[in-house]
Amino acid sequence: MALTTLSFDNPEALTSAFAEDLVSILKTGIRTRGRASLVVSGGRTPLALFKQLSETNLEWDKVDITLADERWVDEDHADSNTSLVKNNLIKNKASAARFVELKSEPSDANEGVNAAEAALASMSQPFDALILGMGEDGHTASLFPCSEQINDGLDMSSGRTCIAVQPTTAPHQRISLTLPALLNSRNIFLHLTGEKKKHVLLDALDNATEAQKPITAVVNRAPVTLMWAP
Ligand SMILES: O=C1O[C@H](COP(=O)(O)O)[C@@H](O)[C@H](O)[C@H]1O
Repeated sequence: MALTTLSFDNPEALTSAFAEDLVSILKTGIRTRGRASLVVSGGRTPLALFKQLSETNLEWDKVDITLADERWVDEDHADSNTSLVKNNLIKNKASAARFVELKSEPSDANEGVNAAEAALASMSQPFDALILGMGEDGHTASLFPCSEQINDGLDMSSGRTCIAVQPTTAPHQRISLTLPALLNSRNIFLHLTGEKKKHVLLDALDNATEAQKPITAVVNRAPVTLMWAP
């Protein structure tokens, strides 16, 4: 396990240092490979980071952005991660970035998996940067410990990059990158705020199986930088 923890005094300091790191990584991707790829998470934690990034100078027209997971809801739904990214990240200076959507038309996420995998395949991989979040149940992306699909999502030899997931302890059917797809990243960050989530993470790493706390499956397999503030 290789977890590097960067702790900041407050969320503002975390946001500013994190945005700087990400821009530097994306610039390297653009300089080296012509385009850069960024995978972000949804939920509430990344909001301030998205806003800061959106106001940062970068050749955004050379950046592809996607989500680590999406709730299978329409874009005008309050829980849509797609609208969260469009309204907070892909705007201002970052409005020229290309957004690669996981969500498509079918009413069942299982029917949208192939289209999501095809969309993802259009991005430069390994991804330059992956920003993961974590729920208090230890889920990351939408790899939910409560779901019937958890072992398929964690299967390193499935050959799949996306999976449909039905959580039982959280709303909405989801689509998620699988563990091997998440790990196909040059730089993996875990973005957490608050004592409670830090405790959940450290406890999970000591005491839980990967299916019980899926975030551990990432940390067990790749170098991860924890970006944390109280
Ligand atoms: O449902 C989700 O939850 C996690 C954590 O969200 P947060 O609001 O506690 O930051 C998020 O990383 C994931 O993308 C999202 O779909």
